[in-house]
Amino acid sequence: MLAVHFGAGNIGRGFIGSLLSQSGYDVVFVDVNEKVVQALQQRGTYDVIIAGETTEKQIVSNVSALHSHHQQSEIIDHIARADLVTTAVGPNVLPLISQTIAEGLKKRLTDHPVHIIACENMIGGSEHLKKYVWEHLSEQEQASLKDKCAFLNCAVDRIVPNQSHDDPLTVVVEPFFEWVIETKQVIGHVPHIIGAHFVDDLQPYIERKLFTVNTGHAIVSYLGYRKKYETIHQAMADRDIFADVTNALRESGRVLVHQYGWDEAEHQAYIDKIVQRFMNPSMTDEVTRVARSPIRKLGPNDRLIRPAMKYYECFGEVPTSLAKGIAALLLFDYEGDPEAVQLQQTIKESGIEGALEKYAQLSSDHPLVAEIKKQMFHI
Ligand SMILES: NC(=O)C1=CN([C@@H]2O[C@H](COP(=O)(O)OP(=O)(O)OC[C@H]3O[C@@H](n4cnc5c(N)ncnc54)[C@H](O)[C@@H]3O)[C@@H](O)[C@H]2O)C=CC1
Ligand SMILES: O=P(O)(O)OC[C@H]1O[C@](O)(CO)[C@@H](O)[C@@H]1O
Repeated sequence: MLAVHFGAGNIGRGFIGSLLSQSGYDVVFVDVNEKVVQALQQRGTYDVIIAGETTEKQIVSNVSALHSHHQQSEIIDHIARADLVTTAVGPNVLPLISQTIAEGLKKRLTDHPVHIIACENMIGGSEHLKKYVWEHLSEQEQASLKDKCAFLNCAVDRIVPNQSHDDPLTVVVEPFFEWVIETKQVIGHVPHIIGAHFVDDLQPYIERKLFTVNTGHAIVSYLGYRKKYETIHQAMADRDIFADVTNALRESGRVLVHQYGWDEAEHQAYIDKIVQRFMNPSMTDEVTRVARSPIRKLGPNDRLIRPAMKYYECFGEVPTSLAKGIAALLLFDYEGDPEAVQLQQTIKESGIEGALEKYAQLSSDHPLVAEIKKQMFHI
């Protein structure tokens, strides 16, 4: 079995590549990072260190790599033969790899179906990728691929911080992982992936994950940045931040339980486990990594605005802790993050209302806006 995986970064090597290799695939990574590509080509193996109460080393083998820009024709040939194409490049990079995927699909020599799974932190990631790929195909090509290629939405959950080791391929990960894949679009059999959880309808799972893990993580990072903490672990040790995060997760949890009928006690246990994961003493995760790309994270369907809007829609009240998280995001002025710089520029030119209207599609008369502005004085 052959899998082509775009993005040999933290989640690519530390989660997806490792699971696919364990499942019996030959994994060909595609990346722009010369050093990582070369090391994978030379060695064909790397180490994943699982850091929990104890430390365990996993050796990932049967891997190789191609350079995303310099080895286009090889990538296309591999996609033409692949059983699986996966990505973990970040939502903003999906349009940039779509033409290569389209070229590979055009060359498929086999009737054997290929499943394509975008493993990004977003709702409908694979559907978005399909839209970009389809822009490079004629109607006829799209029709002929209908029975040969399926895009499966998924939710991926494993915390893999930025890190640097003497060995550029080694990656330290937390023990927990969850990869939930939607089966609706599957052609033939579901792909063989050990440890993946296949479900008919992904919506409850992706929302539960995005609006708990990612909502909570984002809020710790923005509040932590404000208080000059460097790591998530340090920020979680601050009693006020801990309280703000758990209150915000109670708010998003109330929406999730109301919308999807998750059992209340089970959902609370899910929250508690996530809070423990944020506090894992064996992981050093910088607040600026978790806070990265604040404009994307301020999107109407992303981890802060969507649960806050839903809360207001469902219960007719403004969620104050989620509003505080959004307020903290708006104060994120880290100069090393291009989106933070752009966001601060927009706020300077158009005010808080202007930025919320532009990036969150939140109109200035929405009661959430007044609460966000009020919360900015409490941070
Ligand atoms: N790190 C984590 O804990 C988790 C990350 N994710 C998601 O996974 C995705 C990737 O995140 P990370 O692995 O953390 O980021 P990362 O920055 O470590 O990895 C992204 C990789 O994509 C590569 N890349 C950039 N442009 C490319 C191109 N044109 N062609 C091929 N490769 C390209 C980069 O060189 C990098 O190696 C994001 O959508 C993130 O939200 C999801 C769950 C957990
Ligand atoms: O990867 P993103 O969407 O920028 O956000 C960072 C978040 O993603 C994760 O890397 C994994 O879910 C978390 O650590 C964090 O909540």
